[in-house]
Amino acid sequence: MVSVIKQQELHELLYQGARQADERGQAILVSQVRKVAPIDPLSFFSVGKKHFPGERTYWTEPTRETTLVGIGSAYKFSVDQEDEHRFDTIEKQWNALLENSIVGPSAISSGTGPVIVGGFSFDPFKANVSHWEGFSAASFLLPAFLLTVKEEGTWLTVNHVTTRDMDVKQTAENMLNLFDSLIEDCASYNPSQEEQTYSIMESDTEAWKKTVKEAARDIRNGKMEKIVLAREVEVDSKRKFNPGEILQRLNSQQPDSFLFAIERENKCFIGASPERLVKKEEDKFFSTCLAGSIKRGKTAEEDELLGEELLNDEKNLHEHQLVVKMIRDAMETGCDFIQVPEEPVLYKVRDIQHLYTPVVGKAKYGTTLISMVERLHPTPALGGYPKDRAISEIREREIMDRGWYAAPIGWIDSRGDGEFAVGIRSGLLDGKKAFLFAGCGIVGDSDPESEYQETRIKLRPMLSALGGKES
Ligand SMILES: C=C(O[C@H]1C=CC=C(C(=O)O)[C@@H]1O)C(=O)O
Repeated sequence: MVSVIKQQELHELLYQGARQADERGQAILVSQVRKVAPIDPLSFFSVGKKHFPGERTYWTEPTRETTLVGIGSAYKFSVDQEDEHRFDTIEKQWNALLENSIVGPSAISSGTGPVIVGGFSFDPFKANVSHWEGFSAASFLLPAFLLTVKEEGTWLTVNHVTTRDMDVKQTAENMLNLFDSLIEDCASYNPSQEEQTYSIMESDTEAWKKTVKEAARDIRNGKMEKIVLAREVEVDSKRKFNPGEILQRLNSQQPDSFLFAIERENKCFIGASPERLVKKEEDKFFSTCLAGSIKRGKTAEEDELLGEELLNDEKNLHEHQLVVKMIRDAMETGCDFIQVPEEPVLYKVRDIQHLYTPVVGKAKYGTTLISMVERLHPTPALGGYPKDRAISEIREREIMDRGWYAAPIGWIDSRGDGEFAVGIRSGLLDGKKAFLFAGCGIVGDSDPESEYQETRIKLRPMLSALGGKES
């Protein structure tokens, strides 16, 4: 098979990389990009398991205009828990690598060439429980092979960090062989959907409702204005969960959501989130306020009535307005001007509808995507209001460790463009176990039972994507 990556060109780039590594006395990133014939991103993710188990990433947004699939890892960036400068640390590490990089021709489209994909934990100061091991305060991979699928075309990038004494010829050959094998496997890949049977353990539901009741009382007493409280359910299955199969289902069942899958060794954080944290495209920032929820109707009429009810419900509007206020303030600190509609509209996904207000801003010179992620995380749709108070209250009140749930998950390219969603409607797969998460915004007049029912609706997307049925 003739490789779509030109052997001569890759060889030349690696050779330059090794020479510069020798001159500068440090490793040099080499990145080669090619526009190629269409490749199915879900198949690419699935076949990547053979050569790179535990090092795959998948990311796409609701319009499916940009899909990124990372296979293998050319470089790892990570920050330990309790690092209060984790956003800055990642940004510095990434810029340092880019300063020592050689990018071949054709890396002209955003999301191609050197791109890192990964995320942050919700709270770096919460004690980690064992099932989140491997998902640190911040962790990003520069994939060895990156597939970028956009409306305008499909690109493949190969990345390698060269050192002075590497065997250039052998490395180029190995990379191209792996690459050809991925493409060949993709062409013959048949997605399977094996039957799954599982049991769900919903422990401490009464304790969770009690926490909601106490939080609502404290809010009425002026301790804070809003807090998002989440809970975790454990799902045990007869056979190992397969991230590739689950992504296939999420892709067909949740067409209006971001989809993500981030593997760390034998675990995978996966989900279908309806909520963007922030996107940067050239000098524009885009964020969304998504908070306030009601179920979908069984008929079109009922659905419309429920939507009307939500648009006029004072408790939900208050919950939503706190999010708008905070996002507006945070965006203003990094933008020359911003646009925020006066009133929310509805955002409907398969199982639930939300109040939605998009926010657009023109970036001030020098405001980076990661600095905007830091300003926004967590918005009151995931944390509460005021922000710092809510984070410390969540740390104390929630029995679970959120890990990467409700935290920023996304990508950044070498131009500084990229996008982060918040990791909700998500779960952590760990062999035959899955831990699923759902939370609700609590205000003074929140009712514990209705909030509990809302978490059940928010668990549905992941439960149905796990496939099969409850035993
Ligand atoms: C925290 C979650 O949802 C947030 C996003 C949209 C609506 C929400 C709400 O109405 O409470 C939550 O703020 C979750 O799904 O786990």
